[in-house]
Amino acid sequence: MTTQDLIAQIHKKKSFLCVGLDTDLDKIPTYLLTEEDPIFAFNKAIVDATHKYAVAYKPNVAFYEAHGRKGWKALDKTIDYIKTNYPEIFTIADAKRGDIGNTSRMYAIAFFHEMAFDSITVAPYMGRDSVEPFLEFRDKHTILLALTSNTGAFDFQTTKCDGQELYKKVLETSKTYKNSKHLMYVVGATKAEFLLEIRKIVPDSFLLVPGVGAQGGSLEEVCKYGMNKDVGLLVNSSRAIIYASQTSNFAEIAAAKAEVMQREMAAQMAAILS
Ligand SMILES: O=c1ccn([C@@H]2O[C@H](COP(=O)(O)O)[C@@H](O)[C@H]2O)c(=O)[nH]1
Repeated sequence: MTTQDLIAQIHKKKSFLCVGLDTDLDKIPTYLLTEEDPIFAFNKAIVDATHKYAVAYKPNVAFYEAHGRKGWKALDKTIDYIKTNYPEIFTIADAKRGDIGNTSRMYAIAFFHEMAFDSITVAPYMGRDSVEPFLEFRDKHTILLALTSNTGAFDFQTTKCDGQELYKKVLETSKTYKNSKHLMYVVGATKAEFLLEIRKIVPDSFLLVPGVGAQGGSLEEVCKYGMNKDVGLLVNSSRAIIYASQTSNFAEIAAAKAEVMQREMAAQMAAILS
């Protein structure tokens, strides 16, 4: 999917909501556990109920890998289901990969070709040759961790390296990578005030912003400091939407939560972009 397709969808739906599919068998309604593939059954219900309000889905791969072969199958079925039924929706494999070049290339093939994700999250720590193999894929996007939402982000990401905070160095240096136009960045909603500085370095890039909802980040602050002329944001919420209820109408309640977020997003777009 091209960035222009994503922007068009954001304007059409007046939403930049990404629903996180962090599907945990201990948290889904217990009656689903008798299904042949409970993870897929849950995801399908959530996607069918929320797709009107969301422009992206982000399965966190850890929740699938934890179940071995069955988990991978559920992930594959989920991405196939989204691509077949809602092809306009942007998909993100939250996998946080990155390795020496030839290994990164294998990760890219796995997530971009085998599973047809539109994007993948990548850790920048191993540098240029670990990231560029992902950037070779046309109309696919590599979402580099810049400033993450957790408290441990302050251990390294904000420390100074050659007089510059490491997250800023990641942003600056990554702009020199081959095919850097395919880059997006992760910035935690819990660190919204940093977005002002981040936008000075990457004014036009899309930012994936997790941390609204269960982690307490503010959507309003994220929009105030991070929205650009194309919106430029994908704000993720996982637990606060998908586990809003564990009753038989869990999907409807998830949709209601997603709709509340979509309305707030529409209001922010109207206020900031007008
Ligand atoms: O900095 C980061 C990077 C990734 N995540 C992931 O996003 C979701 C957030 O889930 P919530 O339930 O909405 O808190 C989850 O998959 C994280 O692994 C992040 O939170 N922060």
